[in-house]
Amino acid sequence: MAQYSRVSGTVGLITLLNPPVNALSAAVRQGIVDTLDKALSDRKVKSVVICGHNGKFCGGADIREFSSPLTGPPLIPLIQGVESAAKPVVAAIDGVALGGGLELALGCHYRIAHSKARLGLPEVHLGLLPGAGGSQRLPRLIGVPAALDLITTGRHVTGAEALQLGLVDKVTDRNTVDEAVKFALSVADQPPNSRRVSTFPCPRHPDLDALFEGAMQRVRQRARGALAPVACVQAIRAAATLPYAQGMERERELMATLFTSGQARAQQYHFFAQRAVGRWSMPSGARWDTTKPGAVHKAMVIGLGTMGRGISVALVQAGVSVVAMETNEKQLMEAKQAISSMLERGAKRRGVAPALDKIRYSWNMEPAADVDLVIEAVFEDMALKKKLFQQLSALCKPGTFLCSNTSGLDVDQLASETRHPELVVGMHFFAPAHVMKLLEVVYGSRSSPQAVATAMELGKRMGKVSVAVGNCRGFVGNRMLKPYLEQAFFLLEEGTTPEFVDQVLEEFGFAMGVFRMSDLSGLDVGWRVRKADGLLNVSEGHSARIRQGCRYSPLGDLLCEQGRFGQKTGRGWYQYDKPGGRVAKPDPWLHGFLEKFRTQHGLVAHRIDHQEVLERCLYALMNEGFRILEDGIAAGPEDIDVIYVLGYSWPPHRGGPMFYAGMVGLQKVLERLEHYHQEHPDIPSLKPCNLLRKLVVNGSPPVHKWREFLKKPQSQL
Ligand SMILES: CCCCCC/C=C/CC(=O)SCCNC(=O)CCNC(=O)[C@H](O)C(C)(C)COP(=O)(O)OP(=O)(O)OC[C@H]1O[C@@H](n2cnc3c(N)ncnc32)[C@H](O)[C@@H]1OP(=O)(O)O
Repeated sequence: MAQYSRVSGTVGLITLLNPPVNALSAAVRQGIVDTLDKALSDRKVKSVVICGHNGKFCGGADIREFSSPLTGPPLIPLIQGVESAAKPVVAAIDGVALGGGLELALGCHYRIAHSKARLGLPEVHLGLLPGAGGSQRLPRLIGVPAALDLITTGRHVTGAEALQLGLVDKVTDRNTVDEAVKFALSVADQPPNSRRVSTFPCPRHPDLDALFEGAMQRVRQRARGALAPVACVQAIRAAATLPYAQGMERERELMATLFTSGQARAQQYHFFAQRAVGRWSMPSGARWDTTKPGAVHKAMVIGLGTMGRGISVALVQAGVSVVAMETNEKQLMEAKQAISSMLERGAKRRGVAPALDKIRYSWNMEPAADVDLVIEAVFEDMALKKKLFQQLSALCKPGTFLCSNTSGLDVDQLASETRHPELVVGMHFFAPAHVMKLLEVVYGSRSSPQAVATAMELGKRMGKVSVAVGNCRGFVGNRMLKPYLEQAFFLLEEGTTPEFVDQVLEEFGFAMGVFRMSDLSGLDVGWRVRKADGLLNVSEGHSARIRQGCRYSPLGDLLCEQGRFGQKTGRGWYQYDKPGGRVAKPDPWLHGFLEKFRTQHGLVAHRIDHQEVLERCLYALMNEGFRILEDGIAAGPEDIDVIYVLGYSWPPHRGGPMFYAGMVGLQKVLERLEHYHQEHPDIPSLKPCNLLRKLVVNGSPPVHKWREFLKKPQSQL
């Protein structure tokens, strides 16, 4: 679908028409071929403008078409056809020019962009590279270093930055299409020969080897095990070192490998999963499209530790007026300073003025009377939170939403302290809260659909991907983390080391293995929770390694008793050169401690291999994911996968734990869990859950069909 008209007498105007983002579907590509043909064969037409309908140039290839065989004209020759046109072709870039959309613009002879348009080659996030000539044209136009940056990060640039990079010829704050038409009129007589980017020599660089080596190292470190960023660097290297035709051949080969890789499928699944979670529903039948969120103009954040500060910043940046509250005056002053500098840094990055006037500070609760929504981010202590909710309920004006940033406490208990439990929801942010993209919105048994809609909408305004989940211990993310951590501890007891477990998990793609992560976040966090749960009281005559009839590992508790809290104390599962040190080194003390522990408990160390570490940690985590689906805590596997990729550094090229279970094969996951459960009958988290069995019995359907096997929510509407 592309519309054609002649404007200003001699300009052929081609408008891509495929809402919402004018993706290059087969019909759009056919439309471009047909309309370009029309424009080039019309003698009255002297130049051509390509634009997109409804203020959006083009969001790239139609990702939904990637899973079926190609139909319609392929993109590479289409763009070649635009570039080789004898009449000047101008791209009028409004809204977005991404992926194949920007590649189409690179095939045009001139590019005019709105200053606020967003341009980029984000294919790397879909497990691909810019495979319609983008990897070959972009370095020729803006140079190798800038092309490496844009293509390997997939970041978007504004029209204004694009002009500085030399990616566009002109920016405007006016109507882009009108400006492009004027421009097309002005260049109508100039033959476009010298404007064909594919004919440009790639700008020289003094040390290409060092440049590419550095780039390769960076991408390998940033996304361990991901194929696409590596292929992007290889394709750009081809652009820098080979003639265009050979570079295109290399681009094609690399793209073919990526296109058929499981990684591309996983990342494309993740793209759509991120959008699917916005279409939330509750067991009551309430849904995203039938529930109106409440208005939030003014919010209060209570507790200004790391989380409260990040949440305040994120709210201010979303345009919400904030009252930030902390009872201790010294801490309040420190928080004020920290928040101001975070706001200033953020504003500088975005090239805007810091909205310092949007936030005020209070050491008492009185301002709560006048806000639309409160987020408490105090210490993770139920008694403290309950008291706060009682006070808030008495203080706030009718209709104020009360939210808790708890990472796993019972939202229903908090709600029961208030006069209006329907206004209470969990808003579980991830640290640092102004940076991390994930928000778990937790509905309790009495949360109203409007409270959920309000928190979801507020999350969106804050630039988060919000996922609505049910109320249970640890919600989705932390509930699944428990069996994963547990397995890691058990593996240490049985004979391995933190270094080996971490190495296996990092090779899988996690940014950090479980023990390095535990050292970073602090071993004392879990210790406090276990203490509060009464797990540290070993009654006489009971084994230190059993709680409530199940296997329990006291290793974490024993380290905490020694004051080994991780990085902050300079000792944890590893040793650091000083408290607060960052570089983890294996600790001989810990190895000795593990040996003593095994002897003391009659455990004989055995050799644990790579496969066992991976399967026991990951399959236990996935098994809990199936239980979460079975319990209706998450509405579908996409919710779990988005939470894990965005909140728990699950590698995006593996889609998420539930998608990965499908990739491994549900039958295999089931068999391995059965095997490990037989070996360890005292570990309930290894017992395969019923939903997994049910899916296997039903032929292991693909992940997008799993919802058909879940209990239907009971509609009360
Ligand atoms: C050997 C083969 C050679 C092939 C060569 C060609 C290869 C080309 C590579 C590509 O072009 S890959 C695509 C590159 N483009 C992107 O990655 C952009 C993806 N889209 C976005 O980032 C965003 O959607 C947006 C364009 C910035 C708009 O964001 P906004 O927040 O405004 O809206 P969304 O909710 O994200 O999207 C609305 C709606 O549109 C769907 N959609 C968006 N982009 C595409 C697309 N490229 N293809 C298909 N569908 C797309 C999105 O899924 C939403 O719909 P939904 O129903 O809610 O899911």
